[in-house]
Amino acid sequence: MATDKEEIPHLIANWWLQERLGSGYSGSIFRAKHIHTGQVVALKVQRVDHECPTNRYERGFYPSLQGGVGMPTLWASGVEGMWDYLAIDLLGASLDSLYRRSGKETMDLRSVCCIAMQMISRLEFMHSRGILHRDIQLGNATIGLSPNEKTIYMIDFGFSKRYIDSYTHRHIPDSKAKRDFIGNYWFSSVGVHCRGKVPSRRDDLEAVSLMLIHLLTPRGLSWTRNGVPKTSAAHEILKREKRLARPEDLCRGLPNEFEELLRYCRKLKFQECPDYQYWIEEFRELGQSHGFPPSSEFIWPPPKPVSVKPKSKASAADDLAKVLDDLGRMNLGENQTLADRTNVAKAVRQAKQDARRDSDKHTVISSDADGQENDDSIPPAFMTPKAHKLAKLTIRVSSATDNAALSDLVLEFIKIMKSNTSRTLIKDGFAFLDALNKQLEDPSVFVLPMRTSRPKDVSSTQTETSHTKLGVVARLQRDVGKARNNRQLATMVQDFGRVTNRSSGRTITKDGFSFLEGLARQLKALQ
Ligand SMILES: Nc1ncnc2c1ncn2[C@@H]1O[C@H](COP(=O)(O)OP(=O)(O)OP(=O)(O)O)[C@@H](O)[C@H]1O
Repeated sequence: MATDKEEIPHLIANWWLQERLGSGYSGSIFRAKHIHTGQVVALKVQRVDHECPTNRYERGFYPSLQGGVGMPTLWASGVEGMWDYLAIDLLGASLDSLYRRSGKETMDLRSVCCIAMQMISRLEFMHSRGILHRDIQLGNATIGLSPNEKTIYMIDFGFSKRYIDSYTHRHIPDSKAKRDFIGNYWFSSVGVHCRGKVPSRRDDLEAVSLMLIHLLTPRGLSWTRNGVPKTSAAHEILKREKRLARPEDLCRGLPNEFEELLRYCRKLKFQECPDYQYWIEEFRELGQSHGFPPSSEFIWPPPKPVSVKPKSKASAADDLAKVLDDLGRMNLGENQTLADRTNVAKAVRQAKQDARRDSDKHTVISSDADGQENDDSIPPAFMTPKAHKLAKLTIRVSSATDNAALSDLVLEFIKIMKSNTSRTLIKDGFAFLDALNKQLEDPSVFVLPMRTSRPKDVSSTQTETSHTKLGVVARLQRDVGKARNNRQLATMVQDFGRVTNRSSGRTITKDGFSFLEGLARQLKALQ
């Protein structure tokens, strides 16, 4: 298609073409004004004989999408002479241009959380209408014009497809045959882009997930850095890099939610409906845990961050010292679980030293934080509410003094994990199990609170399959009631943590919860 404005008439079907807003492979978009009504729209223009008649496809999807939040209204469409046109709502800048124009290496977390909430919600709507977008990218999401500038709109349905057959009302079938790729190089899912799979709802969500990670990664996802591949060899290299990129590497240093979402998408079955609301809430909570308001409104430019001095680590260390000191003085009776007080004193010293070293560091939070920075219950940077609760529980388990207390803490752990739809054992969950294991195994070992990272690549743990996991967890839940002492329970907790790993899946299964409940009961019985 010729995209040169000279070739396109100034007037198409009573729409007076003004400036060009953008152009793509198959056509151009202009700001246009209706010569009689004065209505201003975005006019998407394409030659009727274009080899890729996306306007024709796109026109077919608009009726099903009308009325949805963030879905542009189609005001008119048709063919005049050589030109196929769509008159749609005039919108604002695309996320791509906002991001580029900001000149920043990454987008701020607050904006990314809002984009996540809104984009997932757009997908939920489109999918509810039986339509896949199939070309999720920053250039295909725009903000609205005032008064809708806080709403993100989905545009460009030229690659969209119905995944619910309009006659049978059934999901389209999967196929093993490799397909030609439709989508975009940067964000199309690994399954669709690199493995030639049939796209379904999970792939739209994976594209959103990759887009979010891209926005938070300095210089973006690695395979986007060399521009669009110009040869098929370059494209093969890009696909390989994308296919081999592990979620934990892509999301290093980012809040857990991003890695969890990517893994979640990749685990979904072909026909499975994503739990959109769960993820919207996850990103809302992530934002809130950083002091941002719960709203998903996209405010651009982002509200200015303010530098605030967090509660000094020195005073946090003093609190810790006090707790540990009290513990040291505690009369533990016969059920001692903390015995080696020299370790306690050492840990207090270490915590104080760390605090002094870090005491003049600042954290940056949003100006909307309402001065909540002094509230102990606000999780530290990049910590979700779930992670925060688990971290607090880990501290408590480390200072529990008898089996009854440990039992209650296990019940609380179960509650936290069950209240969370993903039920995935994140690193803070592992830290809890580590601390519990230490408490049960050797009462004289002092457990450092807040141990938040689980060592990676330690042995066979990474290679247990999900099959092994199911077997081991079934055995654990069967045998936990027969354990005779804490040491046996410790081994069971260790086994449970060991088989719940990345290869086997970190989701706590039904049997897993039964085991934990049995553990809580047995701890009470062994008092
Ligand atoms: N309704 C609109 N209002 C304002 N600008 C728009 C609108 N629709 C599209 N644009 C601008 O035009 C650009 C191209 O739009 P769109 O992706 O719909 O066209 P396309 O021809 O399908 O492009 P591509 O081939 O790159 O997918 C967008 O990135 C956006 O900047």
